[in-house]
Amino acid sequence: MSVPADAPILTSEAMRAAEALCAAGGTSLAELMERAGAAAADLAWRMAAGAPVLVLCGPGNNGGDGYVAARRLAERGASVRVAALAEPKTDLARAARARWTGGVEALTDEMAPAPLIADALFGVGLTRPLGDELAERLRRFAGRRVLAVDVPSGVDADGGRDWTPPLPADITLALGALKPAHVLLPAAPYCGRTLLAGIGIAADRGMTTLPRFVGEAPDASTHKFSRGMVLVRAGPMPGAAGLAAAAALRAGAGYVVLSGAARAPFSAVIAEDGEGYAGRLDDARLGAVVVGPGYPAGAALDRDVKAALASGKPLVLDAAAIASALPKLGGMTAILTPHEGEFARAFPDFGGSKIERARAAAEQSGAVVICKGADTIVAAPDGRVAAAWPGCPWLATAGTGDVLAGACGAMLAHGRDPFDAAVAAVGWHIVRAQAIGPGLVADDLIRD
Ligand SMILES: NC(=O)C1=CN([C@@H]2O[C@H](COP(=O)(O)OP(=O)(O)OC[C@H]3O[C@@H](n4cnc5c(N)ncnc54)[C@H](O)[C@@H]3O)[C@@H](O)[C@H]2O)[C@@H](O)CC1
Ligand SMILES: Nc1ncnc2c1ncn2[C@@H]1O[C@H](COP(=O)(O)OP(=O)(O)O)[C@@H](O)[C@H]1O
Ligand SMILES: [K+]
Repeated sequence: MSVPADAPILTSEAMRAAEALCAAGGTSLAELMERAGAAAADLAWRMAAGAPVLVLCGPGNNGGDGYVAARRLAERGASVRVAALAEPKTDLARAARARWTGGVEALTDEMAPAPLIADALFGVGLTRPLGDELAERLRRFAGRRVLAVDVPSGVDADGGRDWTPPLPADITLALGALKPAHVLLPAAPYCGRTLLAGIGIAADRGMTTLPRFVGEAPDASTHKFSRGMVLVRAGPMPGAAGLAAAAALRAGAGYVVLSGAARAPFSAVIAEDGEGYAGRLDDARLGAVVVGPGYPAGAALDRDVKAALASGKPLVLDAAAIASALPKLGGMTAILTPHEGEFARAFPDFGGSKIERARAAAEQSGAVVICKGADTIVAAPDGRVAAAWPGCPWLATAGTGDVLAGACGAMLAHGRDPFDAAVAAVGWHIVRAQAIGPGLVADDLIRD
């Protein structure tokens, strides 16, 4: 499973707007469909490697793409059949159907499959889940190679509803831009490997997949404090704060203090008792404060969070520190790192897709929010979004969130814009996890 790095993501509404802009700029919708179908044909040609292809066409423009793809494949000499669910219902799809000169079979239980199935039944226009009968019919194709045109038919392209498609794709060819479904659970795993066909649409880049992580190397002008100083406040479980502190160093901070812990995982982390916390917060060189790892809700946490807020320093708030700080966050530079449970506690009122919920939380809190999980979303108060699917599933183990919080501290202390800092931290976390792979434990992420 994969998606292209730093690729645009558009909702179906934004997609239609981009399409309309294209049309206003002189590129007709028919031309866009021709490009989409040609891109699908090209990919199907390579996937089929000479074997027969069966194109399944729906009634809308997704089906239109399918008819174009079938024509293009036939022109290249491929063995291609078309099966339709219904007659085309849009002018564009009707025109594409008219130019397909081969036969059109009915999509029935009896029809013969082919080694490659091109699924052009439904795209971003699906308004309700597929019926049971059609779903059952499509399940019969499981085990064949499947190319999904735009999205696997049956998903909610905007990712707000948890419909799962009956026919998982090996490769999904996203048209114009990725859609939320390509990067959100439960649909994303059904897309297989997602590729992007640009088709000439000028997609807004406010929402993208995660860019490739590139670390910044220090140079001759660098010194430890210019790389960023991070203060991690430990609570009753100092091991978690220790992971965060060590991760801050590994992610590039030049100087890391672990306040309130007797021991640190590295000698290079300055571990000290909690008494000096207020003084450390006053240090003009301090670039970021991390509070939350290993620190359950309660009066002590509230007191430490309050002091961190009063310092005016950029903050990374994890776990129970998120809900503790939320009412007083206004105007602060902060990154919040909730997993699903913490998110639901801190922001109980938001609905919609994970992207919509993350955006709403960022807007309401004024902070950058990293909604963790396999489909991690980073959202900024100004609406920017980065989607980290598929991340690295080996991260599903205790303590890795503490490491992420520390990495956020390092990126923030470096003076980056908090959204860019959060995106860099998520990228760093995934790259390190991928380098370790099977058997990963959180401690491995901070070791050499
Ligand atoms: N947006 C763009 O820039 C482009 C879009 N194109 C294609 O157009 C697609 C969107 O086309 P449409 O908006 O026509 O929508 P779709 O082709 O995705 O499907 C809409 C059709 O399905 C019917 N329908 C919806 N839910 C149904 C259900 N559960 N069971 C049975 N029928 C159902 C609707 O009544 C309608 O006829 C994209 O996914 C893409 O494949 C391409 O042609 C090229 C450019
Ligand atoms: N299945 C998964 N695939 C990819 N990443 C995952 C998966 N499950 C969890 N993660 C990542 O692992 C980390 C876990 O964080 P968290 O739940 O806070 O753990 P902890 O509190 O034990 O440190 C997060 O960065 C999350 O995005
Ligand atoms: K489709």
